[in-house]
Amino acid sequence: MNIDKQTFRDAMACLGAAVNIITTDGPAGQAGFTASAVCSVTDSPPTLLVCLNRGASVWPVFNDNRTLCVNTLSAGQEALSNLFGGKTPMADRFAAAEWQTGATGCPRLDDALASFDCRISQVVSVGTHDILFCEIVAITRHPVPQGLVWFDRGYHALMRPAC
Ligand SMILES: NC(=O)c1ccc[n+]([C@@H]2O[C@H](COP(=O)([O-])OP(=O)(O)OC[C@H]3O[C@@H](n4cnc5c(N)ncnc54)[C@H](O)[C@@H]3O)[C@@H](O)[C@H]2O)c1
Ligand SMILES: Cc1cc2c(cc1C)N(C[C@H](O)[C@H](O)[C@H](O)COP(=O)(O)O)c1[nH]c(=O)[nH]c(=O)c1N2
Repeated sequence: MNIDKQTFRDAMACLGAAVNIITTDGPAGQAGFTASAVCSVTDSPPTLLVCLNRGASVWPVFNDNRTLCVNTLSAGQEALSNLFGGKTPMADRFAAAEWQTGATGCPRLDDALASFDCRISQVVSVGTHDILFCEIVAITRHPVPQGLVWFDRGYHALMRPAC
């Protein structure tokens, strides 16, 4: 069965996923983009993965710096997600929020639901994307009451019952 791109994307739109802003800073400069293709890999050593399109303007910066911070967004941060997911100049993306410097030197979003400071430990290229395997060196969390999910090509707020 030959699956065309549109059929693949229409089906993938059924998989809800957290919305994250992935940032980096280092010798190649500062950059950030929005990613839903983020996944836990193993807890020993604590590792997650991020899929990055090699055609993205930010790709060379992440490829050179080899560090990144995964900032998981909460409800109310949809505009920031759109800014980092569009063709906005990099300085304008970062000017729209408050940041701290994380353990790896990457920008950490002040009020993210969770932030994972990482070193890229391995890169595997599959088709158009690089899978960045990221070893986590520091985690920061905030007790924000509502999470954010990308599902069916739109944002959805999720209530955290514990808050
Ligand atoms: N993994 C990704 O690269 C990825 C994921 C989500 C969204 N996006 C981009 O965000 C924009 C809006 O996406 P949308 O969800 O509204 O509609 P869409 O029809 O472009 O995508 C639907 C779903 O297909 C998958 N997808 C889309 N483009 C992909 C790609 N190039 N490689 C692998 N998977 C891909 C994602 O799961 C996405 O949620 C598009 O430009 C899309 O390319 C990219
Ligand atoms: C909700 C949502 C989710 C994703 C994206 C977009 C949006 C809106 N984009 C696309 C990515 O953010 C976009 O290409 C950036 O604008 C990259 O910008 P530059 O090409 O570097 O300017 C994206 N790109 C990618 O390589 N991996 C991903 O997982 C995602 N996920």
